[in-house]
Amino acid sequence: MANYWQQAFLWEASLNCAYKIRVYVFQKVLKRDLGFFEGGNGVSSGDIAYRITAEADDVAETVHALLNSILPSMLQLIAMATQMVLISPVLTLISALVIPCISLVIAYLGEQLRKISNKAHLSVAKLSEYLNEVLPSVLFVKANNAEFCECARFQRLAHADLTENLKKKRMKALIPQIVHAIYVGVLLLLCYGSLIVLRSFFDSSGVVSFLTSLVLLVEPIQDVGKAYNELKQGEPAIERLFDLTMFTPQVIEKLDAVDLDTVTGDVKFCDISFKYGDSMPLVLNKLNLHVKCGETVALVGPSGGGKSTLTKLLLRLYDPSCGCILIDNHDIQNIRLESLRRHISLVSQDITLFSGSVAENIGYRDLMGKIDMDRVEHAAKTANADEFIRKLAEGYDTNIGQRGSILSGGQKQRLAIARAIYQKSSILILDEATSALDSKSEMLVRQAVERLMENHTVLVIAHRLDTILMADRILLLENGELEEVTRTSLLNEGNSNGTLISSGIVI
Ligand SMILES: Nc1ncnc2c1ncn2[C@@H]1O[C@H](COP(=O)(O)OP(=O)(O)OP(=O)(O)O)[C@@H](O)[C@H]1O
Repeated sequence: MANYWQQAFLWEASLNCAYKIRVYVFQKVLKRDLGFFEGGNGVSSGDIAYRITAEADDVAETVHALLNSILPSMLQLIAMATQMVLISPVLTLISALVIPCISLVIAYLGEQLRKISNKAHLSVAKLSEYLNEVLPSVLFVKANNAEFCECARFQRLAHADLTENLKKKRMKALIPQIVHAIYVGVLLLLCYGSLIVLRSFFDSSGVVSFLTSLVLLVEPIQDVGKAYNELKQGEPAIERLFDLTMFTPQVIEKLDAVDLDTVTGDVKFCDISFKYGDSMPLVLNKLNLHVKCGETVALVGPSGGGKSTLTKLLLRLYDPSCGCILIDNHDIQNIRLESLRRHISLVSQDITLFSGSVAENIGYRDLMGKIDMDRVEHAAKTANADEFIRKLAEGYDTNIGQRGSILSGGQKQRLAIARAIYQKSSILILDEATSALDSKSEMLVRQAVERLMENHTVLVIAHRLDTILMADRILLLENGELEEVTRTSLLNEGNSNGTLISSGIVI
C-alpha cells in the first residue's frame, strides 16, 4: 500500500512539474519575437512541438526517478552511516573516503551519458521536425509521386535516431554495471580491512553490526548514483526546454505604454528604414506614407520589395531601424502591444485557419470569452460566406479540419474576411491571396473584400487589378522606396485577366 501511495504521489508531483514547465515554456515561446520563428537560425516549429510535448515528458520521468530513488536512499544512507559512526568513527571516515573516488567515476560516466543523451534528443527532434513539415504537405507529396523519396528520407532520419538511441540505452545499461563492479570490489576490501581492525577492538556483535551497515550502505549509494545518471540523461531535455524561454526581446513594450480605447485609423509612416539583420540589406529606406482615416491604399511592387515587411512593422512584429509609425498621432512604440493589435485586423496571404468550428474561426478574437453568434453570422453574410457555411454538415458548428482542410480556396478566403469583419478593427491589412479562383468564387471574394474595405483604413498588398482599382491610392514599393502610380499607367500594364505581370509590377 505504502509503495502504491509513494508511486502515486511521486507521479503526481512529477507530472504536475511537467505540466507547469509545458505551460510556462509555451507562454514564453508565444512571447518571442517573430524573428525567432522566421529567421534562418530560429528553431523550427516541429522542434518546438517536440520539446514541449515529448521532452517535457522526459522531464517528468527524470523528476520521478530523482524523487523515487533519492528520498528513500538518503534515509537509508543516513541510518546506516549513523550506525557505523556509533561503532567506529575512524573506520567510518576511512570507508567514507571511498565515496569521493566513486563519485568522480560516476560524474565522468554521467557526463558521457549527458552528451549521448543530447544527441539522441536532437535526432528525435529532427524526426518530429521532418514529420511536421511533410505531413501537412501530403497532397504535394502524392501529386509529385514523392512517397518513395519521402519514405527514404524518413528512413534515414529514423535510422540516425535508432543509432543515437541505441548508444544511449547501451551507455545507460553499462553505467550501473561499472559502478556496481567498483562498489563490490571496494566493499570486499573494506569488509576485509574492517574485519581485521574491528576484531581487535570490538566484540563479534559490533563487528557484525558495522559490516552489515557497510553492506546496506552500498544499495543507497548506488541508487544515488543512478539518480545522478537519470538527471544527466534528462538534462538535455531540461536545457532544450529552458533554452526556449531565455531570450531578450527586440520588440519591447514600454512600462508606461497606453491603451487606446478607440482608433480612427489615421496611419503615418515617418522616415522608416528597416533591415532584418545588421549584415542584411535595407528592405525599407527612409519611407514616408500617410494613410488617412478610412482611406484604402494599395501597395504594389516586385516580389521581395518589402510590402509584407511594411505591414509587419505596423503590427510591431519588428521595430524599424529608424523612423516611427504613428496611429492617430500616437507613436506605436508608446501603445500597449495588445491594444495596438486589437485595432488592426490582418487577412494574410496564406489564409490561417485552425481546426475547430466555423464559428470559432470567425470569432477567433473572442475564443477565450463568449463568441457573439449574431456578430459571427452578420460577418459571414457580409463576407458572402453564410450560404456555404449553412450547407456544411453542422452549419456554424462544423469542424473545418486542420487548417480548414474541408474548405475550398475561395471559401477559406471568405472565412478569413468574415473573421476580419467580426473583429471590428479600424485598420485592416489585407495581403491578397495570389491563388486564382473560378470566376464565381472570384466575384464572391471581390464583393467580400469591397464590403470589408468599407469603414476601414486599409493597407492592401494587392495582386489583382480589380483590387488595386478599388483603392483610393496606388503606391509602388520598389528598392525600399514608395512611389505613387496612377490608374492609367497601371491599366496600361495590366493584362486581360486582371493579373499584373509587367516588368515593373510583378506578382
Ligand atoms: N524574416 C526574414 N528574415 C530575413 N529576411 C527577410 C525576412 N522576411 C523577408 N525578408 C527579406 O526581406 C525582403 C522583403 O520581403 P517581403 O516579404 O517584405 O517582400 P514582399 O514585397 O512582401 O514580397 P512578396 O510580394 O513576394 O510577398 C526580401 O528580400 C526577403 O527576402
